[in-house]
Amino acid sequence: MTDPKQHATRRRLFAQPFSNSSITTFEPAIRRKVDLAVSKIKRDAEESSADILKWFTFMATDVAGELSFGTSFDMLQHEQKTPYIRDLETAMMISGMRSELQPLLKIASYLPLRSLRHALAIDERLNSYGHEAIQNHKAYIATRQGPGATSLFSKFLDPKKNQELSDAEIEQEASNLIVAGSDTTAVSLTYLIWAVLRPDNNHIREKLMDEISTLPLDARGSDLTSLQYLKAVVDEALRLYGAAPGSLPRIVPGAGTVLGPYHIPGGVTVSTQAFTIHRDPNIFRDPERFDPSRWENPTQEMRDAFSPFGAGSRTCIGIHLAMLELLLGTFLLFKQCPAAVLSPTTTDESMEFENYFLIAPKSHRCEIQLRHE
Ligand code: HEM
Repeated sequence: MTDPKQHATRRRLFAQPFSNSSITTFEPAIRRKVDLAVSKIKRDAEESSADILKWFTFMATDVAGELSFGTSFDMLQHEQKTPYIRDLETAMMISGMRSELQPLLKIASYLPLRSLRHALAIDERLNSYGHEAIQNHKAYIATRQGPGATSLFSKFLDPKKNQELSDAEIEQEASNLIVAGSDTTAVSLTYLIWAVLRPDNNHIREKLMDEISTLPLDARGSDLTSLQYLKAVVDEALRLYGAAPGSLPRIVPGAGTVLGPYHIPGGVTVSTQAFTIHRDPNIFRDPERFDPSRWENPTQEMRDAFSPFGAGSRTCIGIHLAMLELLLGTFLLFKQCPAAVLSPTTTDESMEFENYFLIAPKSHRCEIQLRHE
């Protein structure tokens, strides 16, 4: 959505559903997914090794799905991606190519090839899933007794309230949220766990485990915010391994602006990227080092520079949800798998970034196992 007015209206509509207090009402549902992901990781790690990137991807996608459509994809239970998620990923991957090749694809759609026709019907399938899910959710809301949100869109689907968004807009927004909220969270959490488990970061892991041991297994999200070292570990992981560290373009408005010694005319596209700002040695001492203790006493410059969720009017709307998943995921993983170590297949090289706007480990996996005491 490039029009600033349209965007601002949409942000105002979503401000309440994405607020911290609203996300807290979904905590039991989120907790169930995180618990399930961690229990599957523990099971696999006990047997041989667990791919935490896979399980966190299922977890974050199930969370985003349930909060968007009011019903879970249950990828954690079924241990595989649903056809809808596979279609959504393909649609994202080929979106640029499709706009370039539109005339060719139109001709191809008349060819009598079943697999080609199936591939080209991707939009129809995505729309029909989104439509069905939203209609079911709407029917449920219309008949439910008592208050309480069942999804981020409940208030827009409630026939007793003002219909501020059309069903088609909700379907579109819901699938956008699944894309925006799944790999981002999964990749950031995976790098966090990897960074803590690296053998040269043993002192970090021990300090984290000590702090985590002060709370019971059933601690709530609000309890976790009192764990200062856990928060520092999350922030440090987001500084070095936040999933979207690339360029975030903005168009300079009106007559332009002055930035330091430069005048930038209106209409010019400018951008910043967290990757370099988060590694500026003038702001972060020894910037490549994973060192959560730097957040125990941050300078104002560090706070200003820290922008893993972007900045300004288009900053990530899912920040409270993402933070809850990161805190809960880290807490529960180290509680449930205190003997976790990196598998030999997980190396600095396998975890090097692949960067297609979102970063990901180039091996597309991150395996851990349990140390035998
Ligand atoms: C660790 C996890 C996450 C990271 C690192 C992240 C990062 C970002 C970044 C960098 C942006 C662009 C901000 C800008 O242009 O200034 C963004 C936008 C956005 N994010 Fe996230 N995100 C995460 C999780 C989530 C979750 C869980 C959701 C919701 C389910 C979400 C929904 C969105 C949406 C809807 C936008 C577009 C906001 C707008 O244009 O107004 N994100 N995110």
